[in-house]
Amino acid sequence: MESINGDEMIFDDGQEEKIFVSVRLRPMNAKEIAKNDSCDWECISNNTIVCKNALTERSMHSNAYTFDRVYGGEIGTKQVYEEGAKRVALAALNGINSSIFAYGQTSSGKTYTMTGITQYAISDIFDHINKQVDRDFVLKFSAIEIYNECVRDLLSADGTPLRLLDDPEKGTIVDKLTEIQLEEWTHLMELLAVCEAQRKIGETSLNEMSSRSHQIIRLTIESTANEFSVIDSASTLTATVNFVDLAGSERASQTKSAGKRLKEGGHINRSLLTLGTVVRKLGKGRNGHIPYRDSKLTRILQNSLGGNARTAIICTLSPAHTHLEQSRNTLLFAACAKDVRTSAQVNIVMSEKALVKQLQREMTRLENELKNMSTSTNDSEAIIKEKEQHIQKMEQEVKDLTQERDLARSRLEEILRAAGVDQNLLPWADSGSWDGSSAPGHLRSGSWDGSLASGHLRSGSWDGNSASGHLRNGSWDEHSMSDTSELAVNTSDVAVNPLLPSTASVNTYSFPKNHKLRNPNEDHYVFDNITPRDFMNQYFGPGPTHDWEKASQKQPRTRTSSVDSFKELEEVNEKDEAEDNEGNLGNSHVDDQIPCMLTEDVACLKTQNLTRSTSCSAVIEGDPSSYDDPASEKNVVVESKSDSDIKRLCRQDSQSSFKSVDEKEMQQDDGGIFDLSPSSRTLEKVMEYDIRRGAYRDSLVKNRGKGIEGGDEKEWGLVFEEQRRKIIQLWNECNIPLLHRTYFLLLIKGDPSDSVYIEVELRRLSFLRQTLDDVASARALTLERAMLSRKLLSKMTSGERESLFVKWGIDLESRNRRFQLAQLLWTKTDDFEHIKESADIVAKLVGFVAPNTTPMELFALSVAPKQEPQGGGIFSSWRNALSLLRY
Ligand SMILES: Nc1ncnc2c1ncn2[C@@H]1O[C@H](COP(=O)(O)OP(=O)(O)OP(=O)(O)O)[C@@H](O)[C@H]1O
Repeated sequence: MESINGDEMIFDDGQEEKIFVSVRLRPMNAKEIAKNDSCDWECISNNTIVCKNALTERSMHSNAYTFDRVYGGEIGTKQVYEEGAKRVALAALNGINSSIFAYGQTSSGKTYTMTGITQYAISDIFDHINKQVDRDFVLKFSAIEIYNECVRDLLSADGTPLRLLDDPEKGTIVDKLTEIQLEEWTHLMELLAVCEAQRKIGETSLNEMSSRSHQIIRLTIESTANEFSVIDSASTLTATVNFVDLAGSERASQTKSAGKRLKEGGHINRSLLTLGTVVRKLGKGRNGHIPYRDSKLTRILQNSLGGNARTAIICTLSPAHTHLEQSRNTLLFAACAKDVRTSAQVNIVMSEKALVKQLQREMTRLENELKNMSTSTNDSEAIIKEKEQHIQKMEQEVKDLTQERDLARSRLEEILRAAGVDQNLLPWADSGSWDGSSAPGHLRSGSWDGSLASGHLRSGSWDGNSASGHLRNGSWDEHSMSDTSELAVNTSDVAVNPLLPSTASVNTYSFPKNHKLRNPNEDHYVFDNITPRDFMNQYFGPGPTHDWEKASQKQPRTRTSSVDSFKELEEVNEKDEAEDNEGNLGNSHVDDQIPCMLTEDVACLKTQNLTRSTSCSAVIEGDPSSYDDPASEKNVVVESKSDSDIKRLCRQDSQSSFKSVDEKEMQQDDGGIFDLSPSSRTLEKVMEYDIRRGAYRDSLVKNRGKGIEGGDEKEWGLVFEEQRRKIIQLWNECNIPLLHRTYFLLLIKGDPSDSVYIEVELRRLSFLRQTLDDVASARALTLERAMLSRKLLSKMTSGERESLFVKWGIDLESRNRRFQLAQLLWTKTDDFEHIKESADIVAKLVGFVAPNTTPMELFALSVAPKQEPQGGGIFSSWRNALSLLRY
């Protein structure tokens, strides 16, 4: 048989997911809009949906869920079909049974979705059949409805419940079910109309709503190779594809009611829970017992669920706040279907526990009622009879509830077992009873404990106050990423056991590339009086002066000619990067120690055809004869050292622990005047000493008449003094490494011919200072915005956001409206007040993305690029940070 190929390749590689889970959010309906209901959900990517209103209950619930696909209200059924169901539906053409389910609460759009999906799928099947020349096809159509565990034929006017029979070959079959051979498209439409009408009649006759029944439309595809086939002409393939519109899931948890409603709720519960269990077990590829027989729905679908069958589950959601709880339950079902072992799974446990608790409460209530209903001798016979009947009914209900509770327990046990939890420690394991007093609890040392939804894994147990854990420094840290449940839970990526310390955090957050894991206590940085510069260094590595320090680790080398030095300088500047990359700390010229040399500075130096003072080269060459002062040899300690000493010195310098032998020598030499610690005072002392010892004066004398601008010694002396002070100040402000300062001081003695070096140093330092200021203030500002954002995030209503969309003219159809809005907010504001204002809004957007963002994440969201203090840069960085968070 010709396989469907290309885009339509279906499940023949064995690698395909057997269960595809997607979520479809419908738009707000007129009723919800009229009631001014808020829109709680939004699809923030093609596979993640977030609850925007999770603040109040954040410790109990995740607010971001990731599935195979999610679809916002603006996405049409065609796309839902193409991406979320087509492959599954068309698998039947290749002889693979398949089922497509719509799951969700009433009015969430199950029927709307399944009607479209059924038609698109059958249309594609027709198309495919028409193209196939080497096979003959027969399509058979049937439709049933399951209400209160009774099966009804939707193609028959007879409403008698149908029996299920076990056929040794075919498995479970529905006895006497009408099966009609499908001829063509209009025939299909007629049959679908009949089903719809029958379901409506059903509604009236049963006085029930369609949402309380399951509908299965089944298409059986039989194909046989014909005379044109090149392969075995006798081969026949038979497969079914089921389009299942499930009962409204809201019934699954509404078991508080009594009587008929309770029974109905019980049936829906059982069938949906069983379906969930079956799908989950199948998804895990379990070989053990799969409880198909626990409900008629799974029994009928058994052949289309197990084995090699394909399943697509489309969970439909109403975005309205009124339905928040139901929507969460729907998503938990979806997560359960994908066997998510993350915070969402913890929520499933919570949900199961809550259900067990609820059922138990209901049972207790009924039992108490039963006790009170005991007949008394004063009762008349009629009353006694009535009471007995009532008691009998209630006993049955208790029985049903017990069954329900046990089912929920077994599901819960199974989840916990899968997570490796000791079953004996479960509350009901030893006592046989369940008081439910700590339903939403923590698993600590293998038992449930505490009062919150879920916790952190610490030493193999759940602990802490948050929804999911974060691996930090190899251990799980309580409090640190306390709200990581707010981050997306990726059902496909994070299929790990949360109870085992994994090698990676279960959340999808990642730090910037150069970020190093730090002591957890450092997380409180935002509250410390930390300077922007410390902050930058701590979180984003060294600033622009970094290269200076790096260069300081290079070994200085003796220069031979001043002119050569500038040639070398250019060459080395070019080579620098390559050398750095290779970690090459080999010899380089002393001037190489000055990184960040501006091109214009170099050009300036070149054009002036400069020569350096002899004192400079003398010092570098360590020529003691260039000093009148006999102490000079000792004073100029750096050049008097061997290469290895200098290297060591440099390293010590770069580590800011400059306590070398030189220090001792200098201290001894000059009564403690010299202190080569990297403090500015020390350097000033060095400089003062330099001047004091006469180098400056000598050079003035030596260069008498050759000073700058006509050789005015006095003027040059003042200028030099002023520039020297300025340079020292800038060194301090820019944190220039000590080694550079030392070399500079050793080289520049105040000779008027040094003026150009001083000039260059000043210009470079001023530029550096300016850059640092810009970057620091941009970051500080961004941080401030982010902090503002955090404070204000909860205040923005969806209405406010909507009005902004309108105000900024953001395309109503766009799926990235939030990003567009954020971009406009960041880029359109150019003064601080405006930025502050917009920060309020951006805050809400940030919060909207991840309401419980931790300070670290928040900073990641607001991080400014190192070289782009402009708004656009900040925004792009913000967006990058978002993408780091996978939003
Ligand atoms: N994605 C959508 N886009 C536009 N309208 C939708 C969408 N989904 C549902 N609707 C509308 O919402 C209403 C309820 O949808 P539907 O009947 O499919 O819900 P349901 O989940 O099947 O409800 P029930 O369980 O009660 O049968 C319908 O009027 C339908 O047209």
